[in-house]
Amino acid sequence: MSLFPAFLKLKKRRCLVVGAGEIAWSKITSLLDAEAAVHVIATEARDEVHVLAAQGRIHLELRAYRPDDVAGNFLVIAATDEMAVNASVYRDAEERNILCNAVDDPPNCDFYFGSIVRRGDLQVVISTNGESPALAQRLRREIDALLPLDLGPWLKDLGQLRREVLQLYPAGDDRKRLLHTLAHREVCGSEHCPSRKLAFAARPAIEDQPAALNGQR
Ligand SMILES: C[C@@]1(CC(=O)O)C2=NC(=C\c3[nH]c(c(CCC(=O)O)c3CC(=O)O)Cc3[nH]c(c(CC(=O)O)c3CCC(=O)O)/C=C3\N/C(=C\2)[C@@H](CCC(=O)O)[C@]3(C)CC(=O)O)/[C@H]1CCC(=O)O
Ligand SMILES: NC(=O)c1ccc[n+]([C@@H]2O[C@H](COP(=O)([O-])OP(=O)(O)OC[C@H]3O[C@@H](n4cnc5c(N)ncnc54)[C@H](O)[C@@H]3O)[C@@H](O)[C@H]2O)c1
Repeated sequence: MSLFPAFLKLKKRRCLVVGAGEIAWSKITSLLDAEAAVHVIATEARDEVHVLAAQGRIHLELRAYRPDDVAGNFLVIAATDEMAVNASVYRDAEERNILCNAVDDPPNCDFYFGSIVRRGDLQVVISTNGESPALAQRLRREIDALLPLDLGPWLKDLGQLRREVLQLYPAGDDRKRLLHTLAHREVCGSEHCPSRKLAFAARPAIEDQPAALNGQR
């Protein structure tokens, strides 16, 4: 069975993490990166988790997990050090059709975490479908060493330039070719950026411009 690859928008979605130790911490921070509304339930929490709670960035309840805790969540992560607790979190979520990952426990996962190389909005995520997390980690290191460190800011500028091109040029092969050309070039935010000049050199006449907004590829 192959896994369905997708990137979730979790902004403001209520997500529950059960457990507040080392593994839970890494899940909590990646949920916060996605601007999820993070709720944490754990009998004890490491200091960093207390700090996030004191800053109002997460909602923390220091107590043992109860079956009803999963209700109302979009996503649940079971990251306690008790396999049996993680498994019951999964069962409770499954009953309510809520997606759940019980860490390191494939039968009790609706989705797996990947190994991630990140540069701003660019994420290269590696999954081996659970066959070898060690291989996923090795490939992460190798890809990380290959990708320039400034890809994040470059991608921001490229994205801005692309939006401008989409507004100005009608959909079609010429626009597509231009966007592929730009993806190979240095791009910066400056109005004097050579790529920006290249992009606007062939700007269509004003009367052609409404066609640019017709949404075709
Ligand atoms: C990618 C990463 C993301 C993350 O965890 O956030 C991740 N595991 C990572 C590391 C890692 N995990 C393990 C080792 C020891 C070496 C080894 O066992 O190979 C190492 C490497 C190390 O730590 O050295 C042990 C392990 N992992 C799982 C089992 C259970 C089993 O296989 O049955 C066991 C045995 C436990 C035991 O010993 O009993 C299961 C899962 N681990 C997954 C994800 C999912 C599938 C990912 C995939 O598609 O490959 C899946 C299925 C479920 C899930 O948890 O989502 C993260 C990379 C972080 C990074 O990039 O550095
Ligand atoms: N730490 C690692 O490097 C590592 C690596 C791979 C796998 N794991 C696995 O991941 C799991 C979590 O590891 P960890 O290091 O984060 O553990 P941890 O001991 O640091 O944290 C466990 C957390 O679970 C909470 N907890 C336990 N029972 C609970 C309950 N009934 N209700 C609510 N909260 C409860 C504890 O209060 C604590 O916050 C373990 O199964 C571990 O084997 C850990």
